[in-house]
Amino acid sequence: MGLLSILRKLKSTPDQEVRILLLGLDNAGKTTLLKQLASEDISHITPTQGFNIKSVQSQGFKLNVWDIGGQRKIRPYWRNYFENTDILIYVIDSADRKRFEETGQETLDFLPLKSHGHTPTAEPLVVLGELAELLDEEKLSGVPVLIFANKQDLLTAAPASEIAEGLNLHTIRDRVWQIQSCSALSGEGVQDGMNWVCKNVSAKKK
Ligand SMILES: Nc1nc2c(ncn2[C@@H]2O[C@H](COP(=O)(O)OP(=O)(O)OP(=O)(O)O)[C@@H](O)[C@H]2O)c(=O)[nH]1
Ligand SMILES: [Mg+2]
Repeated sequence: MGLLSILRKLKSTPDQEVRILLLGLDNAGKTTLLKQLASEDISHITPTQGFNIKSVQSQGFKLNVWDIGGQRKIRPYWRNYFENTDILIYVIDSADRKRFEETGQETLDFLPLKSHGHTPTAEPLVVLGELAELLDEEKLSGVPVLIFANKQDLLTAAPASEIAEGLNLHTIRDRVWQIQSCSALSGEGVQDGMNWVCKNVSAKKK
């Protein structure tokens, strides 16, 4: 093949672009996951104040991954990134049980603090609430969702099955979904999750 025909061939089969939105609470491990995907150094990551975007080539796709800061004061801006999302990835710190487990009556004591703009140390079921709101968003309707049960390298991490039950994932019927255990730190499970992403992009876009 001559150079020109090679160039033409390359040009005729560009990677299909996929817009992936990476959401989850502060400290969940989104940026660590993003850098792990891009094979970058993960040893000096600070909380994200705005957003990061990286493009990763995978299985004939150009995955444009948007990582948005998850701090409480930044969450209202998530909505600005919903448009044209192909896949939603929601990252959970599986060891941060106080944010997704029902711990009983005493957690109600923390609720009044919220109205004073104070960050309570416990946010009972905040993950459940945030995820439910996301799945209700019109701009994200039908968008496949992958939940990463991250930080599985920690001994205190809840297993994915427990998280799935706590979040009532089995009640999701309006889209395909998957929960995947992983450690963004070691990389374990990350590729399995991305394989699911590529499989479900093809189902939707091709
Ligand atoms: N043990 C362990 N720690 C992790 C893992 N993933 C991330 N971390 C740590 O968790 C902390 C928060 O990680 P980030 O990637 O900054 O979390 P984030 O979700 O981007 O946080 P925001 O930018 O504030 O929304 C860092 O100290 C990471 O090293 C993991 O799989 N295992
Ligand atoms: Mg971050």
